Amino acid sequence: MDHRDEHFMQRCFDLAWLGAGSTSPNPMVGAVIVHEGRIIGEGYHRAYGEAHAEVNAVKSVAPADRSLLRESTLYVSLEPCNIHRNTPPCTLLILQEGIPRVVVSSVDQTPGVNGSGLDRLRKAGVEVKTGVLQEQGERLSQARNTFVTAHRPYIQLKYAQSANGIFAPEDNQQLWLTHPYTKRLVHKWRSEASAILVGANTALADNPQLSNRLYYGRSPVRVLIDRKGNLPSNLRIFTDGAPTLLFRAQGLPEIANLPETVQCIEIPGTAASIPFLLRQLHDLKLSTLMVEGGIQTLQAFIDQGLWDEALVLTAVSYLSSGRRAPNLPVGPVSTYQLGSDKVSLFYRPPIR
Ligand SMILES: NC(=O)C1=CN([C@@H]2O[C@H](COP(=O)(O)OP(=O)(O)OC[C@H]3O[C@@H](n4cnc5c(N)ncnc54)[C@H](OP(=O)(O)O)[C@@H]3O)[C@@H](O)[C@H]2O)C=CC1
Ligand SMILES: Nc1c(N[C@@H]2O[C@H](COP(=O)(O)O)[C@@H](O)[C@H]2O)[nH]c(=O)[nH]c1=O
Ligand SMILES: [Zn+2]
Repeated sequence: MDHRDEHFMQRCFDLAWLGAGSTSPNPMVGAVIVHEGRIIGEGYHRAYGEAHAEVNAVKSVAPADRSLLRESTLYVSLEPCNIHRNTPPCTLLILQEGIPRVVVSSVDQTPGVNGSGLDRLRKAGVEVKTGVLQEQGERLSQARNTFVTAHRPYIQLKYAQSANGIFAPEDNQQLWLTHPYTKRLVHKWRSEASAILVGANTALADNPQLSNRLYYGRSPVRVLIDRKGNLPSNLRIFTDGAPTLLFRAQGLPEIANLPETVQCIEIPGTAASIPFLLRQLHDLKLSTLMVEGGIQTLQAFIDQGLWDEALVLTAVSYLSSGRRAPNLPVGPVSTYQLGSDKVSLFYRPPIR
């Protein structure tokens, strides 16, 4: 094991995460260029449609170091692209610059790339090493890979519970359980999601905004399921001027004076609402979806195996009664303390 490769790959990951919230539906990617143990260039994919990490890394090399590119190693968290979309292929740049060695963490599952970028480099005589810190590298492109292979957004379930697993009071009122620090963290997560969904009862009980107002960056597009069309039109989600997608059953009466920011989408009579909704979000290029509740909605995603990770906030308080949190079929992969809350991460077990 060459620990230097791991060391520089870790730097690629750190750079890649700086693009969180602005690259989707592209993956987050970081790159560094190393000459005899010294970093001479580094870059990351900053935003969808803009230059790729490799291009920014090459651009950052000082004029005095440019001649060293022909003796350097390019580390990149994702296989270099080999197709011309918003930008020219990075494989071409690597060959033009004469970079002799490329070290990659994980393969880009995008149709048309999927190993062909590595093949092209190898065929041209570049020394290619892949699979360095692969599991960590795949986390950076998991949303992208889900989007291009399963044709649906990457789904994050997010919810709060009391220390003894209570999710909401019996009477379906809003109950705030978590610490203000975690509220800010949730708003950061929201800034990284393309869309955010709640069920009809939550929209009514909480009248939420579902924005990232305590953080910076984009707020996600709100998504609401109201099959029966019962929700009042004065909810914030309809009136506050930010975009909302409203999924309703076919044939309901039109909602009077609905603002232009609310787009109604009819669920065809025979369609299962969640798969239909996910397909629509995919077609709108919304590549990550945060599902914030309530219980029925979260449990429906879990029961249908339509989730990828769950972010669960456990508060310090015990509640003597109330509705229990949804059942996840696995234990957490990690838990840490934030303020008085515990923040746990779960991954869906692989489907056999
Ligand atoms: N602790 C936490 O983190 C959170 C707590 N809450 C709390 O949860 C409570 C609300 O939860 P809950 O009553 O379970 O309601 P939900 O918010 O989950 O809404 C349920 C409704 O969603 C609609 N729906 C649409 N598609 C589906 C589907 N495939 N499966 C299930 N429902 C679907 C149904 O309405 P229809 O048939 O009309 O379409 C259903 O009645 C509130 O008290 C709220 O404050 C909410 C969010 C987070
Ligand atoms: N009760 C509860 C949460 N509830 C979630 O937050 C939403 C309110 O969003 P907003 O209006 O943007 O502040 C609400 O509809 C529900 O999805 N979240 C938490 O982090 N902790 C909590 O204890
Ligand atoms: Zn590229």
